[in-house]
Amino acid sequence: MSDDERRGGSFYGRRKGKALRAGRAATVAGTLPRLKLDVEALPDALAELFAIAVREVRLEIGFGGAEHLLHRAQENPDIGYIGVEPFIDGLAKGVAGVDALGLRNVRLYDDDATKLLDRLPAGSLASVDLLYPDPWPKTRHWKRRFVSDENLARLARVMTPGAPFRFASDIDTYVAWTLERVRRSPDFEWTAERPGDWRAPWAGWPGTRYEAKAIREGRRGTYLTFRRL
Ligand SMILES: C[S@@+](CC[C@H](N)C(=O)[O-])C[C@H]1O[C@@H](n2cnc3c(N)ncnc32)[C@H](O)[C@@H]1O
Repeated sequence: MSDDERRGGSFYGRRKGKALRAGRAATVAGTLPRLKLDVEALPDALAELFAIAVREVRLEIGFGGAEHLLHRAQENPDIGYIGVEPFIDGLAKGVAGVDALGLRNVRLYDDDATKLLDRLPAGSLASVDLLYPDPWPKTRHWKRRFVSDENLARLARVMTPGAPFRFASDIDTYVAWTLERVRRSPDFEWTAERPGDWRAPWAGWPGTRYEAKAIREGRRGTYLTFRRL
């Protein structure tokens, strides 16, 4: 059993892949300290995390190659985005993207999202995106999935009433797993009214690297939008 499993964390993947190339490593070393969140010193008003005025703060958990995070941050310069990614190669892409695009409305966290969720002020997030979380398709690994009763309760605590929680997956058993847990949660409801609501991605959807791979391999995404009650 890993340390994280013992601590009840939700990160079971790799932290490190191949060594970053020199230029990327230098960008990370130069820019990450300015972007990285210190969970021990979070302000009560999360907007204060950003050097510019933001009207609300959104969270993306496990941003991978940061395609979606960077796209949304560019699209909405007056909204603050917190992106979480413990895998250093993904984190480096996020840092490099923020640097190259000159974004001032993004902050990053490089560890298990549950550690951040437990430190965020109650009711501080206007939305949470969990896009293609690690699927853990083998039955014996299902308990590692990010969506759990405990993590739904963690999300509920930090979201404002009415805030959307968006979830995408290409794995049918994970979609069913998530719907089952949301159905028994007192804090969320599924907003779908017609099949198009879960078959089509959200407006302005840029796609993600993981999704593109899933589509190449013949799978399709399911897009679930839940509302914090
Ligand atoms: C399958 S990838 C998808 C990445 C990206 N969202 C996409 O669609 O391309 C899942 C990502 O979640 C990250 N992850 C896994 N457990 C996590 C946790 N507990 N907290 C934050 N991120 C996590 C992994 O490092 C990985 O990059």
